[in-house]
Amino acid sequence: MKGEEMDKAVLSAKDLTVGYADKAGHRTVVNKADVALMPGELCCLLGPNGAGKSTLLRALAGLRKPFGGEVSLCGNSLGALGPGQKAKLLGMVASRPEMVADMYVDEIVALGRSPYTGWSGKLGAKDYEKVNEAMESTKTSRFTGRTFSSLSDGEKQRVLIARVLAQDTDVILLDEPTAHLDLPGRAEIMLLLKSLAHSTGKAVLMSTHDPDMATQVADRLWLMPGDGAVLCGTPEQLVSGGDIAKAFETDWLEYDYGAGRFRIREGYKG
Ligand SMILES: Nc1ncnc2c1ncn2[C@@H]1O[C@H](COP(=O)(O)OP(=O)(O)OP(=O)(O)O)[C@@H](O)[C@H]1O
Repeated sequence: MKGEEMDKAVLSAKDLTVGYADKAGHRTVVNKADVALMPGELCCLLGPNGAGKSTLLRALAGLRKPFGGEVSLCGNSLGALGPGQKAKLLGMVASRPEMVADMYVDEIVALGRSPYTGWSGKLGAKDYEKVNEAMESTKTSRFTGRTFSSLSDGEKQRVLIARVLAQDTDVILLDEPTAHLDLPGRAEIMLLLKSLAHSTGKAVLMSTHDPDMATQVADRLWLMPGDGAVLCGTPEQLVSGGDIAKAFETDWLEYDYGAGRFRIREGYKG
């Protein structure tokens, strides 16, 4: 990515190296990655199991200290921002949300305002406005008065997206928001995120295990093939360059360039 494009990025990393050091040794999962997330785009983070998607998202959110490199958030070095400042710039929807099962939907969305409400947690007029806006745009107002645990998986994802929208940050990261959803549900959530990114100018980065859907819906892709690299480009670039195929093809699965999706290899018997 060129320097001027990097300047426009709301979230970027240079030479980012992230991994784990424990009793099993020192393992690098993300190796010297250069990435940039632009305002108003939906970017999908793809890669096989264990490639390092969650690790990268956590490092970009400041939840995992990198071995090396720099993360920049809205022009600030991520490490220099306090938790309160960071929470006004970046919101994250984790893959396993903390226990909110017994809370009411509107209470959960209101939690998104906590960076602004101080210790009392009391919402002011502007907070109510943001909560209402977030619930309108995610079509979750109809769940007011229902508990989180009473919702379907797709409805739960909408509520978590509403909460992060209420947080009103320039950058939104989501770790597998379409896990557990059926095909129409996956498409619905991804199209919702794309339309929110386009209409609000927020930058949205989500990880997914669905390359077929990601190549159709995302504005840009970050692909982790599993060797520590992060390849960035438009879906067209990463498909036509063969990177998507290489990352996911197996003895039994191949990329069908005509259909633009993966399929079982002809004649594969197992
Ligand atoms: N807390 C941890 N301590 C040690 N190693 C970890 C930890 N979390 C993840 N790893 C390892 O880091 C590598 C990348 O894991 P990560 O969860 O980031 O991959 P992923 O692409 O999100 O995987 P998946 O698609 O299966 O969710 C894996 O080899 C995993 O075993």
